[in-house]
Amino acid sequence: MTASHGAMRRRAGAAMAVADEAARAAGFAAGASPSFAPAADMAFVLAGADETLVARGVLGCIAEGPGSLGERVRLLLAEGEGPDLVVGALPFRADAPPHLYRPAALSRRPGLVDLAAASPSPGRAGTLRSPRWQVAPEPTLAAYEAAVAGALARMAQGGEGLRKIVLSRSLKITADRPLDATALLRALARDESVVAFCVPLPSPGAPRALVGATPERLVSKRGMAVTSHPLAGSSRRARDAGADRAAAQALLGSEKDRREHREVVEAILDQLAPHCAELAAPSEPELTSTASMWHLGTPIAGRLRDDSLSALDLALLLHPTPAVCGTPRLPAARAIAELEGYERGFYAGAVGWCDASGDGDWHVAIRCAELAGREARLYAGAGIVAGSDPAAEGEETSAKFAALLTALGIDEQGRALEEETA
Ligand SMILES: C=C(O[C@H]1C=CC=C(C(=O)O)[C@@H]1O)C(=O)O
Repeated sequence: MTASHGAMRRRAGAAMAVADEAARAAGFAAGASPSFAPAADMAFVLAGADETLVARGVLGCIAEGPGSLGERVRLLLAEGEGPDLVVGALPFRADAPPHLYRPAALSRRPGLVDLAAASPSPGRAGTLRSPRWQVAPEPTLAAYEAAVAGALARMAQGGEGLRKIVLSRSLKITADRPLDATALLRALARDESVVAFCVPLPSPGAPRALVGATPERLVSKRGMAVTSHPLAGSSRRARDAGADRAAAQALLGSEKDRREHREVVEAILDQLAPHCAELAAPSEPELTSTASMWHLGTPIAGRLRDDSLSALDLALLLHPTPAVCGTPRLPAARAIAELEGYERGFYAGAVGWCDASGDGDWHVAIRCAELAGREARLYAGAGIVAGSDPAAEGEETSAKFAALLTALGIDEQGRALEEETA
């Protein structure tokens, strides 16, 4: 059984283009005082095959304070005129503050819209070209492989019942001119199998943005219908058609990858079950692909028992799934903090929106980079289970960097790629 997104698409189409001119004119002055202001030309964008959502400006931010996050969202949406939704990002760590705000203007159109028209700065054709790039792996590939070996040793000891730990590494990339988030977003959106996203982030200095192209849906809610599409288990795609098919079949037949995948599906079903009157997922994973990767995926669909949980509540319930953290969740999160050695920030969190009726979409924030000035920090992770091989997991993270590196027009050493891109 697969979830049908047809009805969602129709509703999104009807709800399109809510660009409120009054709110646009009022800009940052309207509503609650914002605690952050994105660069004037930077919008929140979610662009995928179902819908292109572009949100500009800030009417108010969800601040720290009493009450649950859901209550604070409801209060903000009840204030004054403006789009009736919040957009933003949830960080990987549950104890770090989410970044959610009510935009001043909103446009929603069905399907993947040409971002040259929908993007924040159509007049300023941004570039990703840089004559020189520096790429610094942090940690090095060797240190990452040692961390994977450390994760395998922890799981083999059997303490805390650890069965899966998702370990990531990052690449710090420096161009010789400021990087254009919009140009990167456009390049990423060429792959129609992903949801390309740009989230302006709070920043005391130069504008920061989280830009990426995720293939994984954490959760969607439309009325009482809830869907999720977890991915786990991966293989790099091959240029040659025969080799590509062989890579896909090998992934589908891999006991290790199926086990790694099953951890995610079971965790999501376990979390959703108490809240659902109906809930179903196929017993076998399916192959799903992006331009550069094969994954194992499982479509999950359910009907909620009641309307008390919003899409944001559901995202907070499910996040972090074992696709980005591990099982059991808390010991896996502790192992990640100890073995990775850096803060993930919004990488492996979630990006999305939630409206006043509780409907919304949240996507897992993977295949992404944090951009600030001339620097981009790229992230890629891999699920480690008994039977994982450190070198193979390192190569898997390299394969996952490919989407962003190709969009930037470089390889993992910072050498310019010959064609397409940027
Ligand atoms: C954590 C990432 O991918 C997750 C999603 C799909 C497949 C995954 C895997 O096969 O390990 C990861 O769980 C990432 O891309 O950084």
